[in-house]
Amino acid sequence: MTQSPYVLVLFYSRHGSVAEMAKHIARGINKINGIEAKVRQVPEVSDTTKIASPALPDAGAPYCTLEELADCAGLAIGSPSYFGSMAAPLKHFIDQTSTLWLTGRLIDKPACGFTSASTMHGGQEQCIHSMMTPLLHHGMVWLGLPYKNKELINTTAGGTPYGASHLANSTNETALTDDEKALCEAQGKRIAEMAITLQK
Ligand SMILES: Cc1cc2nc3c(=O)[nH]c(=O)nc-3n(C[C@H](O)[C@H](O)[C@H](O)COP(=O)(O)O)c2cc1C
Repeated sequence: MTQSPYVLVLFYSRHGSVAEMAKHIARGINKINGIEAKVRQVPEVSDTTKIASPALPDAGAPYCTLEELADCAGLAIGSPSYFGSMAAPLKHFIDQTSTLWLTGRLIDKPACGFTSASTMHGGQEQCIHSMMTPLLHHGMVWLGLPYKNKELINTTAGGTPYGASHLANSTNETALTDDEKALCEAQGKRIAEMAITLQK
């Protein structure tokens, strides 16, 4: 059975903000005919290098398999900003993708990034860039978020031309502003449209 094309929305989230963003990105993807969102998360990594999580998460999206990444038509990848970079669990997952790199499975597929951070200038853009680097090694086509989305100009919280972001503040506020939601959805639509275009 051939499966219908999907954009993989892949993320790590400890406190729920990035998970909330993933829902809005998926909503944008699902508004485009002919493609759907598949939402997946990565497990925690352990201090003792043993597997830290059960095979199925207690809550939220299922854990992503390498096959699900290999077969996607596009990828939206999200992480909290940790010291201006992606969080270790997501990097750990990416570091297991050498076979996909060797076989060129992700070449010419579109990818984009999203993040949540507690401070306005604490490295949101830099975190998105950290997710871009390995995906360029994979030959993916990186997408930003154009300023035709007026929320980028008006936002007083998250939102960058490099990808959607959320300002969670020190209280780990998971509720997105209307501008942040709109930018997540716009990013979802854009990656879905580009996935369809690049599949042809
Ligand atoms: C280890 C660690 C490092 C962090 N580094 C930053 C940072 O550099 N800049 C920032 O603004 N927030 C930083 N934060 C805050 C998280 O990015 C923020 O709480 C984020 O919204 C969490 O996303 P989540 O709710 O999806 O887990 C850090 C948090 C942790 C635990």
